[in-house]
Amino acid sequence: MKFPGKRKSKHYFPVSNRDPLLQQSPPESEQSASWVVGIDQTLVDIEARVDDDFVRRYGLSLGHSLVIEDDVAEALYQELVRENLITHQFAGGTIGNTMHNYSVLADDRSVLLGVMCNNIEIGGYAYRYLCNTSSRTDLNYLQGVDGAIGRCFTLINEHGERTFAISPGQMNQLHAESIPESTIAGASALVLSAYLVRCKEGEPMPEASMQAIDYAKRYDVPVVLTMGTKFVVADDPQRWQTFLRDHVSILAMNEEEAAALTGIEDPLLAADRALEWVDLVLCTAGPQGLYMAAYTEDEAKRQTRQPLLPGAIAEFNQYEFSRAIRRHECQQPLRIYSHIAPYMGGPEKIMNTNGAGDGALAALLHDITANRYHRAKVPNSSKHGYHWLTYSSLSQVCKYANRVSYQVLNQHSPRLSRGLPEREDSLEEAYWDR
Ligand SMILES: Nc1ncnc2c1ncn2[C@@H]1O[C@H](COP(=O)(O)OP(=O)(O)OP(=O)(O)O)[C@@H](O)[C@H]1O
Ligand SMILES: O=c1[nH]cnc2c1ncn2[C@@H]1O[C@H](CO)[C@@H](O)[C@H]1O
Repeated sequence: MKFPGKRKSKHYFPVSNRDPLLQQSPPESEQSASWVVGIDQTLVDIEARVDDDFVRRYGLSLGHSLVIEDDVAEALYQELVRENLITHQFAGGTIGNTMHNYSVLADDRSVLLGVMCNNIEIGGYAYRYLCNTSSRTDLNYLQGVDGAIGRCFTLINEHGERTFAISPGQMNQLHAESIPESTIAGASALVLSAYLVRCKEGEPMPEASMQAIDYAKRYDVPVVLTMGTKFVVADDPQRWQTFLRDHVSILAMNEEEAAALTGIEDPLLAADRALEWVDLVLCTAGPQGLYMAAYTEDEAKRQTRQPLLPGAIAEFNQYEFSRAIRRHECQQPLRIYSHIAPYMGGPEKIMNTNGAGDGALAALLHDITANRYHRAKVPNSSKHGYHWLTYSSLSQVCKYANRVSYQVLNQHSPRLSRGLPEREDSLEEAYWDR
């Protein structure tokens, strides 16, 4: 486990330190002590540069993800090939990206559940998917299917905005029997997306996801849900609110999804509303940066040393230096909030906004898993006086998430090609001055 940012703080324990006291902890075993599990619809992203007219002609919706029928997919694909518009082909899928990015950041194990072709052809989509996934992502639990994985046509316009057209193949054929109970039981988090319910009648993916949620609840593993697209939410916001209240601990969304879910345009107020259902909210807001909202233990709250921010909730970041805790672990729950503007004001030129939100979630998962790792290694540390959810304060997690989003905006693929530079590992204040 690589920690999320080197800390000057006394609590960080350097892995290479030769201090004899620290040597008492047993050596790292091959098998990781902490990991995250995610379920995804296995998809390869086929990226092409198109104009907005192309998007309209195929009945798609700018900036969103829609499922298309096979004949439409074929016509669309043929036009892309004929006009020579395809620029890149990557492994994709919102949770696949998040697991990969987590593994790259933490240099540690994530487990991906989903389907994979039984017969893999060199150079084919399935082959590309496997080649473009981190070797730290455990693919041993994928379920074989006879047929193709899904294709996600990722259509980028001149402003770098992306629209998805999904040709599903066999991506929704994951069965409940393929969900490994013990892998979920030992995980730091189970990560799902709202896309998983977007299936045809009778497809097993929703049932497989519910099976995973049941296991997670049985072992008190936090369930993380990323919203994916506002259309899935807008179909039935009431149903999603109930789903969140009944099953989800951590919610990740962007401001459009937040508005569809809560009916509230202001991302801070929408995140605050969502705290009625979940323990922690990450709400990205494109060029506005991102917000987080969570609970802390009132007795252990910490005042920020940064300027108090105006907003729909006055001075909302007052306790952003506090760590997050799940509501049911609190004696006296207190709501805390934080916001951060885009790192360095955003890249000079955005290559592609695809996956910036997935990147932010991977950073949050890294912080949560590092906390669990630290608790397992140093259970009597003063850092674990309470049963915290995050290793870092809400403020620090915001910075880290934002930094990772920046990295994704700066490259083509939604999957990080490498971890953050070592020199930048410190997320101390000075680092944030341009
Ligand atoms: N135009 C921009 N300028 C500066 N930063 C940006 C811009 N767009 C996104 N970001 C950064 O990326 C983060 C995530 O962006 P965004 O809200 O677009 O995610 P998203 O819509 O969930 O993305 P995806 O669904 O593709 O993963 C933001 O919090 C911000 O830090
Ligand atoms: O329906 C879907 N299911 C799963 N993943 C999807 C779907 N639509 C788009 N993406 C994925 O979202 C990533 C960026 O956040 C893209 O890599 C794309 O593959």
